[in-house]
Amino acid sequence: MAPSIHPFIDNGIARGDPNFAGGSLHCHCPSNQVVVALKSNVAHNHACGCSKCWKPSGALFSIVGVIPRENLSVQANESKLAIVDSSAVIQRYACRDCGVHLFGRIEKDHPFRGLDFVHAELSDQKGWQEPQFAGFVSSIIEQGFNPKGMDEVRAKFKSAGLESYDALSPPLMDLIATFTAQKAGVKFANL
Ligand SMILES: N[C@@H](CCC(=O)N[C@@H](CS)C(=O)NCC(=O)O)C(=O)O
Ligand SMILES: [Zn+2]
Ligand SMILES: [Zn+2]
Repeated sequence: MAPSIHPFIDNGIARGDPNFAGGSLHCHCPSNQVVVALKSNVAHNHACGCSKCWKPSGALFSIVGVIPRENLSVQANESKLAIVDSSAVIQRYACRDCGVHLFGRIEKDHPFRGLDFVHAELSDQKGWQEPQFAGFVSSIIEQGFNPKGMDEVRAKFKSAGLESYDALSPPLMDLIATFTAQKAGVKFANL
């Protein structure tokens, strides 16, 4: 049987609504759920194969997007949240009881500081931006995926209309490199 990339990609990608204004996310606890309100849609939504991003059970990839941190607020059961790995760049806040990651936040100086990382699938609403690309694809091997199956994984993304990258998409990698260059005082050559 073909591996499950993620239920939102395996069964065909549902387009988001460009006018969607946000909604709420909740964890998987049967009661006393952690609830997070998002005041806008997500951007740069993508499949991530890294070992750190939360994935639903049985899925090889996470689907994660970003939202300005001022558009995110915890509405209920905040006391159940704990940082998964405080040494990581992205501080991922997970529910202690069910393990779901409600949001990830960058506090250190970083090109993505000010953006929170969220999983729109934790919402019951429809209209969230659909995944735009697949990142950190080769990272699934580090979690035990057989390297021989990688062609099939990349072919699945292709047939869903998504490009596969082994880091982030070129525009996001350019943004990171621009930030790094500017911090180092690099002067860009004229074209
Ligand atoms: N190969 C590594 C890649 C981890 C990684 O660099 N993840 C990316 C995409 S989420 C990142 O930006 N991580 C920053 C962080 O986790 O703090 C893994 O799978 O653990
Ligand atoms: Zn929970
Ligand atoms: Zn990731």
